Amino acid sequence: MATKQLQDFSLSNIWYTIRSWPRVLKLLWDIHKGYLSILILINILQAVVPVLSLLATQNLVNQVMVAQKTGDFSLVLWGFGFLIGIGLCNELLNIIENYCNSIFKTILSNTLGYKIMEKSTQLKLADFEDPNIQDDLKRAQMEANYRIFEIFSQMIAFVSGVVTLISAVSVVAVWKWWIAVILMITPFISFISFFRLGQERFFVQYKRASRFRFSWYLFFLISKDNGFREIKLFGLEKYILNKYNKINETFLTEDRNLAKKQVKISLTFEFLDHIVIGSIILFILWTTFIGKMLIGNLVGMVQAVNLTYSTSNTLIHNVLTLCENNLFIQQLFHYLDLTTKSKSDSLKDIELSTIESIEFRNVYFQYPDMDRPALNRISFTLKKGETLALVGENGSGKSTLVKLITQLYDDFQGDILINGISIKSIDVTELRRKIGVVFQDFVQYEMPVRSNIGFGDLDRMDDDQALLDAAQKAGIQSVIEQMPKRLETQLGQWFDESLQLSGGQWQRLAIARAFMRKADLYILDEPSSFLDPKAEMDVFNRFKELVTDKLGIFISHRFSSVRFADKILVLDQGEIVEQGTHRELMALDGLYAELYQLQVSSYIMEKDKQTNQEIYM
Ligand SMILES: Nc1ncnc2c1ncn2[C@@H]1O[C@H](COP(=O)(O)OP(=O)(O)OP(=O)(O)O)[C@@H](O)[C@H]1O
Repeated sequence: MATKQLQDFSLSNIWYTIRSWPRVLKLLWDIHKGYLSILILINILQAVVPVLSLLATQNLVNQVMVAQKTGDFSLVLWGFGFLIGIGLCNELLNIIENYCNSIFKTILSNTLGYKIMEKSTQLKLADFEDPNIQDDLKRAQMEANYRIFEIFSQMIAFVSGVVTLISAVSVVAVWKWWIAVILMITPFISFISFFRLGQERFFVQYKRASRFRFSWYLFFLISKDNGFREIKLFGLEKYILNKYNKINETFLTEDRNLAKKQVKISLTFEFLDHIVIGSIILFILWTTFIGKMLIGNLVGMVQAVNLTYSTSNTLIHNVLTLCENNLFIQQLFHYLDLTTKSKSDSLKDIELSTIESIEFRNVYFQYPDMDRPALNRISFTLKKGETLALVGENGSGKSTLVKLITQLYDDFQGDILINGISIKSIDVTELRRKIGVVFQDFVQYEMPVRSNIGFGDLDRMDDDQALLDAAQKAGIQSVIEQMPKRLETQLGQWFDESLQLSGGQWQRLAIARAFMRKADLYILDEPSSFLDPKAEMDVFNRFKELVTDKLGIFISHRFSSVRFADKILVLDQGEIVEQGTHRELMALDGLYAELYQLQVSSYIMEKDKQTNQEIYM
């Protein structure tokens, strides 16, 4: 059902909101059968306590009156003991319930958090970059944990409420059945109004997701070190804080409007309810006054009337809140149910032993929100033992090509063949296991050195020698050896005893992470962006060494490295405009030669007039 339609009050809407109850129960049952069963049992037992104590009080008052006449106090003592016993049992049940509640709540929140995270890891990159899916994720995160616990508590309260209501109503119905009926139906009068309010509350929250994400983003900007630095330098503090404030003010205005509506509805119906209850109690007092009811029964009946009324009132509100919460919980289920497998995933069963060759055949790829292809008519072949360099201006499609090889996007046209087999029929996990990649925007894990390198090959994360070898290949070993706790040194700035690295050192760690993998294909996307020229040459030489009997792809804007590649692809607006070796491309005197000359000339000041030598700046 479209979310918009839910704003109308109709039976189908009520049905829509309650149809997830079985799923909620199943979820809770799967999370922990034991605690769920204990909590249900305790609540059923607690449900009969109010009526038991009501009857015990009524009995005690009547026994006191009899004892005054007979002079026998023992019956009063028995009645008193019974009343105290009920109270004690109730307290005991409360203590056990609190204990189980707190544990179950934590288990629930942990499990749901895990499920949401797990689902996020199953999403494809294209889904993950979709703002609508990001909103769905935010909605699931925002509400799921506490709403599902609320639903659970309300379901339990509902069951125990029904038991209490039946027992309390029986006491009243035995005396006057029509009073019992009035008591039960009075709270229903407010049902529709509260139901609508609940739906409105849901929609207000629903529409908040993207604003909420943005306010979270602003918060993130000022709490992350590089964001913080820029904000300080550009003097953006006030601007960011104002924006943050403005978003929060919209939340406040919406909440205030909802709260006002709630007050209006509550005032109207509370007034009506009190007139009804007041009249019934007056009738009981009158009946006692004219001698048709014992004093003990008067006390019991007034309690029973109040109990019936308050329980049916609570039940109605329980149902209403359940309906409202179920709207929220649908968002969680919606997120968990997102389809993440592409049509061809089920066919992806071919496992690779090694990567021998990669071939692009007329590949075309376009991002959903782009009006031109990011890659168009891309064809080339790369074999074991070869290195391929991708060059081209910003936005020409180099990183996108890497994302297709690594299958971060799989909805391209044309074909990509690995060892002559279409990539669409190859198991993605297996394929990725054979690729070591450093992305342009690599991650700086705020974790120890061990994790930063070991994430390249989780199975060998405890193998110090392997970690240090990878570090050595990336030229970061000597830095690690000087760190206070070597591989165990916590990196970054977020946590205690962290050591911050320079941009180039972080990049070398990312390279070590890729080298840690026993891969057949190594990809470096702009490995030199943070590296000084010496470091860049160093990394590039090690890379060449590493890929002698493997496949290597690197993207670079620095022609000093590019020139040594076996094959160079020159991309322009998503198309290969030139390809060949450095020598061939220079001879072609096209875009490559132009870009090369442009870079070289920026290092050359002029020719020395006497020696006719180029002077480099
Ligand atoms: N996730 C994305 N969603 C939509 N468009 C994208 C996305 N990533 C890249 N693009 C677009 O695709 C085109 C190619 O981008 P790509 O990152 O592949 O270029 P590049 O050659 O690696 O650039 P650079 O040298 O700046 O790293 C660009 O026009 C860019 O705007």
